[in-house]
Amino acid sequence: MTELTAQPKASHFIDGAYVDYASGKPFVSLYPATNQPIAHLHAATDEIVEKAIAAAVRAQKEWALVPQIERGRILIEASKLIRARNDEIARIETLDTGKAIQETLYVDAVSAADNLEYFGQLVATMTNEQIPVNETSFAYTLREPLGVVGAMGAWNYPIQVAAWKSAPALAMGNAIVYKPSEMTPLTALILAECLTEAGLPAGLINIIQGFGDVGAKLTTHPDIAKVSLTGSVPTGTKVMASAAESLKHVTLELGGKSPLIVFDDAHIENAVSGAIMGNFYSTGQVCSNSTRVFVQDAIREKFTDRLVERTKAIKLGDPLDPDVHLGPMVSKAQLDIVTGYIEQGKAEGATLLCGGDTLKLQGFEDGHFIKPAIFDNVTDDMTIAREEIFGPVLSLFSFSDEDEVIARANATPFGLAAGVFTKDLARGHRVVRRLQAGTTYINNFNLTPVGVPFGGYKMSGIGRENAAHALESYSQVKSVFVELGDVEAGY
Ligand SMILES: NC(=O)c1ccc[n+]([C@@H]2O[C@H](COP(=O)([O-])OP(=O)(O)OC[C@H]3O[C@@H](n4cnc5c(N)ncnc54)[C@H](O)[C@@H]3O)[C@@H](O)[C@H]2O)c1
Repeated sequence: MTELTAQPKASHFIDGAYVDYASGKPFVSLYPATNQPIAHLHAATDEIVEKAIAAAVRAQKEWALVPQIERGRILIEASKLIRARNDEIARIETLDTGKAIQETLYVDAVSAADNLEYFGQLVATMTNEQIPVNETSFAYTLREPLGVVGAMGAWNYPIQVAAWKSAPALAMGNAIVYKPSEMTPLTALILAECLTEAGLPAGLINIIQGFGDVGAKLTTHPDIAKVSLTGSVPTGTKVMASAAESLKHVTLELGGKSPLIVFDDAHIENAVSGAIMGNFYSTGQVCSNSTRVFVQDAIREKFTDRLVERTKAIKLGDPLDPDVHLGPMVSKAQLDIVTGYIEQGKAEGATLLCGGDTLKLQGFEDGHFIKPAIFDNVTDDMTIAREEIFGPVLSLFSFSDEDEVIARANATPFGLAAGVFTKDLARGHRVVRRLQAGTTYINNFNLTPVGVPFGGYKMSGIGRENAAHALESYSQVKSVFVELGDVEAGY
């Protein structure tokens, strides 16, 4: 196989330009299909972190005064540049994450571009409130930026996560210092490149590389006003605790263990599609995945047979082959976590219906491939039913009545997403209202259009990304009271 590379011009993007400092800890980005390095980078030193934050502080002051429509125009321009580079970004995203090119060509850069376009348009239309108080006085509100945002991303959707944070933050007049996951450091740099080429003044988007310790510096720095994390619950608790020391604003997009409830009147083929897309897309590395699939007794056998049949037909292999559905897991470490859970599922008495075995594919012997797994006879107390696995492992549960399944679906500390398949729409609406999750679906699963708020209940997160909610979360409201009459004083 020819050597694949995706080496960026330098590790970091600070103050409008690529920079590298060889003194930072070196690390590599590995192509998960071959375990070969595709890029060599350096983690940010303290000096780099300080430079990035200083550039952001300086640039943000002027940016906050730029009219909304002009800020929006730059984001919209950047969205066009990202779309023009879609295929290049898709290839790098596939090399960095191992996700199949048939996904990255249509989702990752597209979602980033949609986000920039949407917030570019939305911010131009944003108005404030005017509140009558009495005959001679009124108040109005100003929605102002917070300042500099420090953000850290997960490895499963690198450019998407970077854009979902940068676009609303920049639209509202903030600057951002973003640290991608050390596993997938590459495409956030392209986002910064496109924004800069679109006319974003230097210093407003800064990308710094590194591990958790670099992210931790952003959570304590006195010049950072807000911290936004997409990552796991354990990291989220650390980030929030650290940010609390200086009462920074926080947005946390964390993990899940989402339920999908399939009632016996459901369109079975659609429900199977929902379960497959909600478990195996991106090789199961999706935060909102419906890893607990509850199927009502009467259709249990029919649903399970079809689910297994279609899952066995999923094609694993070379992620750059457009016919391949699933690539490898992102890393050996993540593969080991997933195989560990599969062994635990078997040991605790669940029945493995298919998959779960790792694969040594010809030409990709060192890749982290695993066949999508389906467990049956899973009980609510098993480890695989309770903990986030973050891999292609689906657990099947049976249920008989609505109240019972809602209680079981809610019996988790997570609350990211939940879904219901039923032809009875009254039931669909009734059930989702009782499900404790931030994003719910009736007769579909795992769609995240930019106009719909996305985020978690309970331990799955705080705050919302996408939609107008994101603009609110990157801003603060100032009330201005105006008196037109005389001021009375009683003494
Ligand atoms: N809710 C969502 O929108 C969403 C989306 C994608 C992934 N996720 C979650 O992300 C997790 C997988 O991603 P991951 O393994 O990269 O998560 P992770 O928590 O290990 O890391 C996330 C980011 O936080 C950084 N980090 C680690 N320790 C830190 C610290 N102490 N302070 C500041 N930053 C720190 C990491 O370097 C990385 O950039 C899963 O739990 C998944 O559910 C959530």
